[in-house]
Amino acid sequence: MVMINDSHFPLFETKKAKGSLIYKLFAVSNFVGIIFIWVYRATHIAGFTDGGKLIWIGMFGAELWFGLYWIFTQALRWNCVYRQTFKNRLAERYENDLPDVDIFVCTADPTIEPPMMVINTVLSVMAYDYPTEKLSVYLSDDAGSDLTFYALLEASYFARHWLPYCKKFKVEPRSPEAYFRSELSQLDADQVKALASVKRLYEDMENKVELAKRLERVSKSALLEHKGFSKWDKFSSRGDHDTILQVLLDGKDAEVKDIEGCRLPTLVYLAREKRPQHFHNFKAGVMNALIRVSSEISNGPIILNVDCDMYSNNSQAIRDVLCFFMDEKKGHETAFVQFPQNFHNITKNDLYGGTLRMISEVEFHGLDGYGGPMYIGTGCFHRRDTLCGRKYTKGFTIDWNKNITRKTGESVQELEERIKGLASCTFEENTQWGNEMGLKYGCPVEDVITGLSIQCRGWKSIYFNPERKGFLGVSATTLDQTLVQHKRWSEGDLQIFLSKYSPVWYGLGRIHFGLIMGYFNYCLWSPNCFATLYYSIVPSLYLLKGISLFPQVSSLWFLPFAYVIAAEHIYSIIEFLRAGGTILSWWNEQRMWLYKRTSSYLFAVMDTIFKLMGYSNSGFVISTKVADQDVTQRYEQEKMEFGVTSPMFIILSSVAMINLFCLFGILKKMIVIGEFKSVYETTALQILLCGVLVLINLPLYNGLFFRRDKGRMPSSVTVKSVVFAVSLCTCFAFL
Ligand SMILES: O=c1ccn([C@@H]2O[C@H](COP(=O)(O)OP(=O)(O)O[C@H]3O[C@H](CO)[C@@H](O)[C@H](O)[C@H]3O)[C@@H](O)[C@H]2O)c(=O)[nH]1
Ligand SMILES: [Mn+2]
Repeated sequence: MVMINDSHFPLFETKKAKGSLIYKLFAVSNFVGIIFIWVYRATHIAGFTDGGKLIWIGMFGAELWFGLYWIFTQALRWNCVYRQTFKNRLAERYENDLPDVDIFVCTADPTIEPPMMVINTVLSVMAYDYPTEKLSVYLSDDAGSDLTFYALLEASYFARHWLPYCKKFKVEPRSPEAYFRSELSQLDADQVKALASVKRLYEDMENKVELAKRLERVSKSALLEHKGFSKWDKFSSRGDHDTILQVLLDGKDAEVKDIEGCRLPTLVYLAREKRPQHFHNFKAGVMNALIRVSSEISNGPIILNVDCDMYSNNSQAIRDVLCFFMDEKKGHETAFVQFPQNFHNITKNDLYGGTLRMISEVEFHGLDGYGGPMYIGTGCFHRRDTLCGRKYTKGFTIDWNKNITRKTGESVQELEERIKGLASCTFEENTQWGNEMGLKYGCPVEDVITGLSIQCRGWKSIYFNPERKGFLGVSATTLDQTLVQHKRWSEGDLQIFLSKYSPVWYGLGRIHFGLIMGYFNYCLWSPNCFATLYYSIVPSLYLLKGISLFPQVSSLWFLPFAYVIAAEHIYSIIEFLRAGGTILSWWNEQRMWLYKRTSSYLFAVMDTIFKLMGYSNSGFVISTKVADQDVTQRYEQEKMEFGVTSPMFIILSSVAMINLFCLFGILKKMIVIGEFKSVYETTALQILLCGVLVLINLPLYNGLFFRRDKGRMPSSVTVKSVVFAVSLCTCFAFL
């Protein structure tokens, strides 16, 4: 008899994108076009007055930047790869030797991150299809809120019913709220009954938590029932309190069981110590405290981190990820597996481009082809030892089952007391934490800089984007929130570019050159503001003066401009539609492209400069995950939400108004004065640019002048931007 040994079959497979030759031909043709544009600018500078020369050089500078940036974007498209896993092989070979997995959920503010949302995320990750005694879930609460603790306590009771329900009926998704919201059809009688009962328990829990939230305190009976609340006795404020560490469920205890008698995962609540005189380093500080505390409780060799709004949407995700880590041939190279950030509250035409569609569906696959995606925080599985600073060494194999052994005879309370110092403010003094160990401090995107340094230590990462999304979170529902979030991201990425860990000097020679170029795309997001602002203001203003900044329609030099503009836009639409978007959402995405570049990025650059000069410290503005009812309603109707007086809006409105005036000016000239033909002949491209800018800003004009609801543009912004635009245009037309 022949024994079939299939252990040489890999646990995962990597495929290259199809049609890459066609793409490369297209890219080359586009590049030729770009070169012609550069040549045109370089050779046509003469014939202007001195002021005119400067404007011309500005155009050249902008086009040089756009062209170079376009080259960087090629790194994200040249070599896309797609991953597939074989979970059945994993089960055949390793079902009894699966490693422990520690899951970190972070929350920081019970008002903008409601406790019900947080515990839904917690429950969804507790319910992974994975041996429960090998799972540990840690909730870090940076607000140290007893309300969040109360909700988690209630969740620990509800889990006893929820986990068996999920497993028995194999349901998806396993966040109760999302599951109840989904369409549930074709259930058999058995399940209908079970569903009704589990739903009733959920609602009981929800009522209790909501009541406590309304009353702003936990009920007396609950306080008495659980000794854990006594840890709040000495609590003075969110920024000044002792470590609160509570093991709510101890998975190592065989007595901790669900209603069917099966073991439960470990569940831990942690509020790290906070003191006014100690800086807490935001989420990076949280993660490092969690790494240390968990190392004494469960010490799982695999760590998953999710933000509190990102529930697990795919109960198989851990098994998928283990296919990458445990693959006999390649597994030892992989430091982390990043899932895309997907969202459950995106409307049909994605007004704010919150899907991040091109990033998730194209660009990260491109990075993956050159050594792996960036680490972007939530939805990422890490090897614990790598995250703690271990270098990559060829041939090193890890013992996945080296479990932690608890001190014999130590009770859970004794354990809590013994290790709570690991989350104290002073623990990291004179250590490498935040530097060579754990997540790096000092950057608003702690994740990206940490991931880069891991890759520079020789590790690979993997981008996994399965059909059924791994995680779903809450995307920003207002324009202001979107712009603020992008400001933080682009600012952080720029700071990395300028830091010691810059992909340029730190990455060179350590990671693939394609990956360095890939990083450029994100690190250089914010400097895009200059070229974009220039391009969206100056050519329009020169229309008013009747001065042409582009080649005439009849000139041969017109061709490269026409080709690059047409080719890039057609390509971008096709790429977008293929990634599952709609035409209208593409159009909305173009608008957000403009808005981010002219506002978020500008402020990011300015703040970075201030920071370099030592004037300011970049913070971390936590994204709101809830909205008022009327805001939500407008979001669902895809009406752009302004509402607040943000300085970013003044810029957006001013640019929009300038273009509107310029377009009026030129139309008047063409129609009233009748210079149609000559104006068209000399300034067709400028009119096109100005016209498109007006067209894309239609929702903004609506918000400035016509809307009456609360989401309209505040009148102070309207006044300021109109005054500014009028004065600029008058100066320009008459001086
Ligand atoms: O002092 C803090 C600040 C934030 N958080 C938590 O960090 C997470 C991310 O914050 P959020 O405001 O939602 O930021 P996003 O911009 O949505 O997050 C993305 O970008 C961040 C880097 O800017 C990463 O840390 C995140 O993982 C990634 O999802 C949330 O769970 C917060 O509760 C803390 O625990 N402590
Ligand atoms: Mn978030």
